[in-house]
Amino acid sequence: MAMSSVARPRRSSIAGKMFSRGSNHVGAGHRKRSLEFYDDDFDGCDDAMELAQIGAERTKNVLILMSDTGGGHRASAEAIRDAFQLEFGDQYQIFVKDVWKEYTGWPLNDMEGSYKFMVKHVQLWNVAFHSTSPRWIHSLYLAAFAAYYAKEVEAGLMEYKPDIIISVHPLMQHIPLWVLKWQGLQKKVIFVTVITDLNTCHPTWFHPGVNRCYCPSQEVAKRALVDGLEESQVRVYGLPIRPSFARAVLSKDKLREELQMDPDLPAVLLMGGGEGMGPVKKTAKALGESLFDENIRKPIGQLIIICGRNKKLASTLQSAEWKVPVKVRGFEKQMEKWMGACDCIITKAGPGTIAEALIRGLPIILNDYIPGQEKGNVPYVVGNGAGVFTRSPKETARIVGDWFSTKKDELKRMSLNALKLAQPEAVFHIVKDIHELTLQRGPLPTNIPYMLTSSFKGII
Ligand SMILES: CCCCCCCC/C=C\CCCCCCCC(=O)OC[C@H](CO[C@@H]1O[C@H](CO)[C@H](O)[C@H](O)[C@H]1O)OC(=O)CCCCCCC/C=C\CCCCCCCC
Ligand SMILES: O=c1ccn([C@@H]2O[C@H](COP(=O)(O)OP(=O)(O)O)[C@@H](O)[C@H]2O)c(=O)[nH]1
Repeated sequence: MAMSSVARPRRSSIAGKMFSRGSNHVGAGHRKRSLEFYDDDFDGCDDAMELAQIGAERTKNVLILMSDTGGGHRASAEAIRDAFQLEFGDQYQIFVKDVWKEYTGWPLNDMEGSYKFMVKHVQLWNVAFHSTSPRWIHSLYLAAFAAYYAKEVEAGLMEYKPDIIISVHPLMQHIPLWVLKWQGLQKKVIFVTVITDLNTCHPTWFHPGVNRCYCPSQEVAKRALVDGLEESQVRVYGLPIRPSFARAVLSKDKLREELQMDPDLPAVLLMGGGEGMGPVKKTAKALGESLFDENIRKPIGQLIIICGRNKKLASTLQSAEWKVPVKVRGFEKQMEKWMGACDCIITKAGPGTIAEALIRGLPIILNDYIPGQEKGNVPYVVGNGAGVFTRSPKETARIVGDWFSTKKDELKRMSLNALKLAQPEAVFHIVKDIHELTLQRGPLPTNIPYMLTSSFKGII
């Protein structure tokens, strides 16, 4: 049977001394737990850091680093988790975590809040995004945070003892890679990045120290190479989408029945990412008019509005009066069903929603984008003939009205183009490639020798 390996943390580390502070930080509780855990685990053992693999392969721990800045990072993280489970069952144990939120302090522990604030004041985000693009600028910021929160991040990593770390967030390469380096674990722990932006992504995604960088498109792969990654590190499979999208089988008719939609009227899905952002309210009102044919006094289409976590938007729209069939929903867990039941979609240029809509063959009207990382998604969709871009709610409503009446051919053509761009198997290719990487590494040690900061090698 597999034997436990032995290793002893060196308590009075240089980093420990350098960064020891009061315990009033977020995550102090976790940290304490982690340390106690390691105390038990390693008590009475000497310097032995080399580990033996005896007996059967043990379950490997996979830590997926994400943050709820938008809905896309979590969706991709969960897609990867589900694909690991479907492909490899118990061989991997997956943890989807925002380690920053759980273990560190301000500002890393509230990236959601800071991000929400900045995208509300969109010019602020624009400046933050572009001014931090040069490598020396973001490296400086991130190095400072890495140094300040080294022990906390270490504790976060220790709790899950990852054999593999997968980052699906632009700000989660540098700090964990530095911490691994300080721990001398760079060669033992596999670290991969899965980029969740389709085109104009921030350069913090690209770190030359990763084992793999999974790019969702050739455009992103080109940027990765320009930013110093080697071809051997880069793979292009597509953006990871929940397996339920790739595997969904129900017909549109059945879905409409299940979702209590009109069985015959063409349907448009209106949304704004996980947070219900963009001009959803005005667009809904305009659609309420354009989908009603005044001549025959009948609706020519139906409208599904998914508001995500934007409760205020949901309650405003729920209390409105409509001339056409409308369903207003909050955060939906089965997006594949709603997309499968509709004929086209209106959304801000979120990469997750776009990739999902392509799989369902939905022509896309992009009605907004966040400057920086979402800007390039517009030419990606429009240039490939899978949709159109307009910020005007009236124009959006007119286009949908045409698609449902006089321009059905255009809708069909765009739907076929969308399907050509779709990459439903991307998530499976990604997890299989990570599995291959672990096989190439050979048998994993029975336990990765995580320890308290034992050596503080080559700081930054
Ligand atoms: C002359 C220098 C002036 C510098 C002034 C700016 C100071 C720094 C302020 C803020 C940091 C801004 C970070 C920019 C890098 C962002 C990289 C990126 O692409 O982030 C995107 C994610 C959100 O994910 C996206 O969500 C979308 C949906 O909404 C969509 O799905 C998309 O596909 C996703 O990629 O953004 C973030 O996670 C932002 C987190 C904000 C962190 C705020 C930190 C708190 C503020 C102050 C501390 C500043 C130090 C930060 C160091 C970062 C260095 C790059
Ligand atoms: O009610 C909702 C609204 C959105 N989403 C998912 O949230 C993600 C949104 O990601 P995207 O990149 O489009 O935008 P973001 O929310 O990150 O801005 C997509 O996977 C959506 O399917 C969801 O599951 N339920």
